[in-house]
Amino acid sequence: MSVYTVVEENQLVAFLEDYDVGTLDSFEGISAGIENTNYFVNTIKHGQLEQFVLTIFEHHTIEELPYFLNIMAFMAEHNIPTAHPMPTHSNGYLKELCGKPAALVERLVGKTVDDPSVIQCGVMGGQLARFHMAGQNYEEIRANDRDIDWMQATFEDIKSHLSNEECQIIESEFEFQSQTDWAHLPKGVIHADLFCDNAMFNGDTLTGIIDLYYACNAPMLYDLAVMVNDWCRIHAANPAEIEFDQARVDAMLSAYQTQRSLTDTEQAAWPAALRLAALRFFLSRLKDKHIPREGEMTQIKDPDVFKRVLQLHRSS
Ligand SMILES: Nc1ncnc2c1ncn2[C@@H]1O[C@H](COP(=O)(O)OP(=O)(O)OP(=O)(O)O)[C@@H](O)[C@H]1O
Ligand SMILES: N[C@@H](CCO)C(=O)O
Repeated sequence: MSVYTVVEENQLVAFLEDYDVGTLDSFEGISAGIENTNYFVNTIKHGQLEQFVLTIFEHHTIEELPYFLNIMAFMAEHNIPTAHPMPTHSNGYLKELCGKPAALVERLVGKTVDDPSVIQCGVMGGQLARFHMAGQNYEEIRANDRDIDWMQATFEDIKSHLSNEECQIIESEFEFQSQTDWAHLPKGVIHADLFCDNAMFNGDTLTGIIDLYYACNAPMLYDLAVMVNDWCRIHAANPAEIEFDQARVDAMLSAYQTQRSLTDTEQAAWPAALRLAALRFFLSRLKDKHIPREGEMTQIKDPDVFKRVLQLHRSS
């Protein structure tokens, strides 16, 4: 259950008055998702049903949100499948609701996929390359707040909770990563969290990429590695049995390169990128497990999945 902030009908009616979306028809809390409160909101405009998603941001400050909402609008306007935020009459895409920042975005059709097909991996590879190319013209800059410095600080915070084996893998991976020259890889706007649960499909058509709230400027190769690590592994109940599906990896990489060729430097850094992407989510999941944020994280995601992914990449 992820409705942390309960919205009353009269509050929503007043909120919607600042949008050109017609009048409230119905609304319903969305149970999926962990970070934010989300509602499906239906309105009637000129006799037609219109459908939106209302997000109430539980952690972000009002100052940092325009960057993300502007990217969503920018990408949608550049024909990258994303949900366009709805403009208010008064102040860009952002408003306050129940004392917290909130935004109304288009509701996408389709649903997230649990076990993506080779075709869907190809679609994602191509669309991520298009996202990266479009982002080259996006002017706002945001640093990656989940970079190697964050990983090292997080490790210091949690290492007293970790096993010797976990500490040893992580320390040895930091040592390996310190030898990679990330500064010379091509950078741009990256999604940074494009897991299967952040893309909506209708059959084999990507209807939209969601949850752009880790987007930042960073090496584009890293974004591709984050995606391969989630979309191209065969999801096994026992993390120790996870393997990669080479057909999905090939489909994703070749579709990406149909749109944007990887440079020689990127190709050389690919194994390190896969490892860095695995390390980032291994650490964030370990942190959520050992130092859970109070009152939330109803679904802790298993860190062992990314321990296994990291081990697979370290041994290949
Ligand atoms: N624009 C949209 N159109 C249709 N459905 C959406 C849209 N945005 C979100 N959803 C639905 O709401 C669910 C929760 O959204 P989301 O994953 O963004 O939650 P969150 O709590 O903000 O983030 P996270 O799960 O990463 O913590 C999604 O799984 C999806 O089903
Ligand atoms: N996609 C992340 C959670 C949100 O950042 C994970 O699966 O660990």
